[in-house]
Amino acid sequence: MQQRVAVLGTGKIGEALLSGMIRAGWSTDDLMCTARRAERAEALRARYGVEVVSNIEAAKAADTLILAVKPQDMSTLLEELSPHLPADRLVISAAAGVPSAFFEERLPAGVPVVRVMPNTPVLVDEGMSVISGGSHATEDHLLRAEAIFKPVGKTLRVPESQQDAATALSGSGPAYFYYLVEAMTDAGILLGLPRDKAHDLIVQAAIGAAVMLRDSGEHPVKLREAVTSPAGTTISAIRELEKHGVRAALIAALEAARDRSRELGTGHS
Ligand SMILES: NC(=O)C1=CN([C@@H]2O[C@H](COP(=O)(O)OP(=O)(O)OC[C@H]3O[C@@H](n4cnc5c(N)ncnc54)[C@H](OP(=O)(O)O)[C@@H]3O)[C@@H](O)[C@H]2O)C=CC1
Ligand SMILES: O=C(O)[C@@H]1CCC=N1
Repeated sequence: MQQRVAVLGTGKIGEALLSGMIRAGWSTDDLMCTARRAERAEALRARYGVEVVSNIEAAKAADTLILAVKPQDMSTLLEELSPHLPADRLVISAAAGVPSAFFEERLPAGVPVVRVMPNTPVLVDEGMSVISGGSHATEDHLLRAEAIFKPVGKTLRVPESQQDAATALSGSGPAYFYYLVEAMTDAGILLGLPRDKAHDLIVQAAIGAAVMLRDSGEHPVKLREAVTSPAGTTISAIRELEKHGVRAALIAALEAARDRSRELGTGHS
């Protein structure tokens, strides 16, 4: 049976998922979404040709609900949904930090919950979606979640205890690479290149490096060594990265993201 899927809270990640499902061949008759502002609802209707309904209508009509509001808005959404949610619905949460138990405590008894941490490259079918089942989620529920997320990238199942770490690495991960590209483009300007050329050079270096990382099977140290000629340019740059503590900064940054995910899960705003 084809499931009907509703995206509740169609912001950046909700819209990315909705567009991915449409690209993957889901019929717009089997998809719906919700928005809390009329102009946003109109924009989504016009862009995707899907029904934009209320959260309560979505709870009644869809087999699977993807909750993609901010962690801080989740409690209000669950209060609205809970009285109207039949117990056979599958609830998928994309919210950072919020444990499946949080949903189970607020939804009708036995509702299966699957926690998924996607990332924005789902927009180009290169996403990573990290999946964990809550206490009522069966293999069938996990497969139903994977049927949604696999067409827009890779999926990985992890124990729920690893979700905060996965959020730090994978959910937030693309932002770190954009940040590096931004910083290295600035470096190109300092070195006298026009901005557009600096941007193109560093983006192509990123794409080439990413494809080699994915396809060569080599350890990143090996790949870096192959670029680093004796007494050459690369080692001069690496020495500066080490001197400025970039490795330690990255470790501390991801630890901070993991801690913030935990914090969001304990109801901090
Ligand atoms: N952005 C990312 O890369 C990722 C985000 N996530 C998770 O996804 C969730 C959303 O993040 P993101 O997309 O960045 O945030 P956005 O703010 O872009 O999206 C949230 C959307 O939910 C809407 N909303 C809030 N409350 C309701 C409600 N009661 N009913 C209907 N719609 C509602 C908001 O409406 P309005 O426009 O009016 O504010 C907004 O459009 C978060 O929980 C985040 O942790 C997970 C992985 C990656
Ligand atoms: O920054 C955030 O909180 C969300 C979760 C992962 C990526 N973006």
